[in-house]
Amino acid sequence: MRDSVAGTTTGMSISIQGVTKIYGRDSAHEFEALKPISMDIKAGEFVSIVGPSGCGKSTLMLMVAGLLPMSSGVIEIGGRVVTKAFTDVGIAFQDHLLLDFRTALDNVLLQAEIRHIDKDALRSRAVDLFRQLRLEQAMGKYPRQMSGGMRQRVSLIRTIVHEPPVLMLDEPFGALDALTRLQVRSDLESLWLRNKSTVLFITHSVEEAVGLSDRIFVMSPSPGEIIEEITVDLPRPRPISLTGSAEFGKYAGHIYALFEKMGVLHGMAPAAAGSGA
Ligand SMILES: Nc1ncnc2c1ncn2[C@@H]1O[C@H](COP(=O)(O)OP(=O)(O)OP(=O)(O)O)[C@@H](O)[C@H]1O
Repeated sequence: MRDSVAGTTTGMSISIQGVTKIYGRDSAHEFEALKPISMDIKAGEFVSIVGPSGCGKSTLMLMVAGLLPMSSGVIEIGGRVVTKAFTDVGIAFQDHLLLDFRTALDNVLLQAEIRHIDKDALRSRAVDLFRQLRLEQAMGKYPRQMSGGMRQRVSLIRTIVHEPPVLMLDEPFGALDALTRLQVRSDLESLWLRNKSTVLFITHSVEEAVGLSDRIFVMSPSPGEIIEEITVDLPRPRPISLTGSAEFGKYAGHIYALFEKMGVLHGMAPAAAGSGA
């Protein structure tokens, strides 16, 4: 299939053409958040968007999900123009948003109630996913009885349990400690490899982008625009230990260099760098 990545996929292609966002248009507080953005994401592709805070990453994702009107441009998912909220999607944000009064399993099964999916079929998929992430012991627990990392991993299961063709993940690991973040990154890759949905992943973390993506779009500071598209040609699965390899480091180093060039990261002045004081 021309517009899908190699292998079996349940995903849909996403086409973003000349999409811009101006908040408060024609008001005294008009603010240009996004310059024209264009990208074609293949069905089953894992794509990350990295960029500095405030460059418009969440704005772009909300427009792709049909949750925020764009100022100009066209977005298509699976060849259909997005004109309203796109429901065939799993969305996850930094906040896990689990319901306090439901157990982990019941939080996941919420998808059956909202989407009118057969509950037994969903339950068996959910239990399978809890097992895959070695979280069986959390199924009967309430969110207050779980660690932050467990809650976020349960939230990830809820995001994907109904096997949506498109996943949109906005900094889903942002609130986690460094070690748990690594675990959830690895979980996400193994879950994605099961059915290869199309993933739009927003992150500040260069290592997460390189560790997970087929392609990375690097954005400029606000108003955001795409300054580089990088194809990550690393084998899968990508164990966390790969992060220390020279190959991985080349990709990460290149993105950090772009951030330095844009003034997002400031290096040490040559004199100070050499002083050793
Ligand atoms: N409803 C709004 N009205 C006006 N400006 C907004 C609105 N929502 C976002 N913005 C502004 O648009 C810009 C882009 O915001 P957005 O949240 O998309 O950035 P981001 O790249 O996701 O940031 P972060 O990485 O910090 O989450 C920011 O300057 C933000 O203040």
